[in-house]
Amino acid sequence: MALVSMRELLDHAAENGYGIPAFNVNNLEQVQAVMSAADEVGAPVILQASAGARKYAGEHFIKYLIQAAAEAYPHIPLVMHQDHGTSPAICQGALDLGFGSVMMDGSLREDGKTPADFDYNVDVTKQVVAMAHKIGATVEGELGCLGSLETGEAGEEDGVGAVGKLDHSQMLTDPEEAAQFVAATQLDALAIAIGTSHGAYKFTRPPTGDVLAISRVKEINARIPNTHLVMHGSSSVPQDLLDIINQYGGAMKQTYGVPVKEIQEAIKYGVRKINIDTDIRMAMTGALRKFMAENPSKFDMREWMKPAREAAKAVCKQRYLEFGCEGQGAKIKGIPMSVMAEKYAKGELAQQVR
Ligand SMILES: O=C(CO)COP(=O)(O)O
Ligand SMILES: O=C[C@H](O)COP(=O)(O)O
Ligand SMILES: [Zn+2]
Ligand SMILES: [Zn+2]
Repeated sequence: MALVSMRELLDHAAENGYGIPAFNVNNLEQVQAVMSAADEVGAPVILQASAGARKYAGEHFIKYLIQAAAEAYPHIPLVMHQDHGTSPAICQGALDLGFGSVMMDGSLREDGKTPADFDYNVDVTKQVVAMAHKIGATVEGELGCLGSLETGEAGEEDGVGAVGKLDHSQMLTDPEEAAQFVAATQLDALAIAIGTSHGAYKFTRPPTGDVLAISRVKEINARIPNTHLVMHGSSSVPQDLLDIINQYGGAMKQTYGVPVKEIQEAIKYGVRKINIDTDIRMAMTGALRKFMAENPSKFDMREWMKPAREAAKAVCKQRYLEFGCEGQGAKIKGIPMSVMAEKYAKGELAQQVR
């Protein structure tokens, strides 16, 4: 199957009550890990590339790595998604490159650091919806800033996110604003702020409802029932991965991520796309540290990349199963982008707001 529309995948997930992990990829081994995990369980795939990934690998490498995945696994419905676009121009660049889905993160200004106001966010997101829907591509937007409800810190650990202190109202998406935002922009998927943050250091203790507001998901979903919700910063930061890293010379502090059971609860209330990057980074780092420690004389990169790729694959496979993706890939038709464009033009994919 060629690259498919993210809207088609998320619509299918909504109709059938499951969620799809969206994995960040930067290199060959990560792309292979995700695809081989999906293949083993029959899952549909969302591969996403951040600006950091495009910078690290180069945009042509990212594009062709993902297209290679589509050719190598022609039976798997695959979405090529741009993560955290900071301007309409960047989103247009991704669409021109062949991405079938883009995120316009207008919760922040173009610097990717300064919280933006509602009107700015509506304006840039609307521009991206116009350019994307015209060619049948999907748009994800974001309302509210990711950050820690424990500390008020906006956490810019990996270069994507607001900087400094935020107040609670900025870090929790308001259901009424979400309804207005969706009505005004007519985007396909909305990333919401509920206390998650990017990177490994999300919570200092296993999160409870005061710092991870899953209840917000229900309130938002009640207002915009057919808009697909997206959870960013949704790595679970498994303790066993942390232990392997530290056992083999790493020095990561104790930390907690988003428990899978909380994500499963959120999936019941409209969360369809779950962004995961950190868990793959940790899995690969731990496997690599272990291999290097146990094999100090080895120097063939294929030998040390293999266990890292296997460890990444294991995490991906586990999330596909936990989020209910097993066997769903084969049920996706693969609607051509031109047909999606017609559907948008006819208003068939319009959002309902209550
Ligand atoms: O949200 C993410 C990418 O957009 C990744 O989140 P994590 O850092 O929790 O993996
Ligand atoms: O959105 C955040 C992702 O984890 C991407 O991180 P990155 O900017 O380091 O590639
Ligand atoms: Zn954001
Ligand atoms: Zn993110």
